[in-house]
Amino acid sequence: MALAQTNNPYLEAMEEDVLYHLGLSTSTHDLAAMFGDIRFVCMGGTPQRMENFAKFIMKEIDHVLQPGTCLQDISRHSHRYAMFKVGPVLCISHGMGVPSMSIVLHEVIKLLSHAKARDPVFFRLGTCGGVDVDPGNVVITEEALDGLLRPVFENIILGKIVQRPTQVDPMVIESLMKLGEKMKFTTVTGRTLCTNDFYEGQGRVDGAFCNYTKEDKMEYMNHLKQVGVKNIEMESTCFTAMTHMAKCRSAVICVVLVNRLCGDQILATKETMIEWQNRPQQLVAAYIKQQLKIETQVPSKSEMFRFGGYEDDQQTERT
Ligand SMILES: O=P(O)(O)O[C@@H]1C[C@H](O)[C@@H](CO)O1
Ligand SMILES: O=c1cc[nH]c(=O)[nH]1
Repeated sequence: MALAQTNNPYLEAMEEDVLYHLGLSTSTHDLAAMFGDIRFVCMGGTPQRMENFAKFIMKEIDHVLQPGTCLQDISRHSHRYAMFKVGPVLCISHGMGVPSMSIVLHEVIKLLSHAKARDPVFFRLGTCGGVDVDPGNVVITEEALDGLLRPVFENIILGKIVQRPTQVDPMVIESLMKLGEKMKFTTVTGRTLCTNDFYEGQGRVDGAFCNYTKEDKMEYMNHLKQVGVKNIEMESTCFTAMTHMAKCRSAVICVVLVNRLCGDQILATKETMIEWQNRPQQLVAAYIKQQLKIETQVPSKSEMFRFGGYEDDQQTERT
């Protein structure tokens, strides 16, 4: 099983690594003891959403906190991101947009690498605008595209443009889609447009500035639809490219707040919005439970046979 991979020769020589925005450091915290058992990293825009998810997953996986302890924001001293740990699940807020996502991912990937966490799977539990997809539906990203509809995360490094390919894990997506069939809401897959802005960047006509017409916007939305874009959000290119660089599996699951073919404003009530935001959480919780069950199950002989484990049995079956 693989560890989260960093790729930086300078890290090795550093006496201390301060994970500034997480409020942790290799010299003040025993990262292996604290995070060595992490298997699932769940990220979403707001601290509140991730705290709710931490409470939800605690119930779902029957995790019992150590006596005398309570669920705590591990990164509270940084005042930047919120991070909660529930057994093998790390729940972290990432803020809005690629720069905020990129910072926290650098530190989370280093954290998991320092901790020697085994084969962690990353999920983004987000919200988005739908492209001909109605509010309340959930979109699982098949391919994350930047504003020029390229499957890359572009960054400027030392004054040069550097592109990294975006990549989600097809197996994780397939499992999530299967689990989605059992849910009370609709889940679809498709391409995701990742923009650098919520208003003009997403072709809204309700921002402070707008130098295009409603017709221009609709033409663009229809073009997105034609090329298979199902939703628009603001972090998926960075998330899928950086997790791929770390050789970790990842998936992006977002609930639609507004169908962009019908409007721009988000009009749902707070209660409805909270109910919708729980939907990606339900899918990912079902995935985590399924994985943990598979790992703790002692395989039956027939299962071992299916996976080619019992050579002798195979012979016996054949004769
Ligand atoms: O995870 P969240 O709900 O923050 O994702 C989307 C993309 C932006 O961060 C934000 C814009 O409202 O919502
Ligand atoms: O339209 C939307 C809704 C949520 N998040 C976005 O980035 N866009």
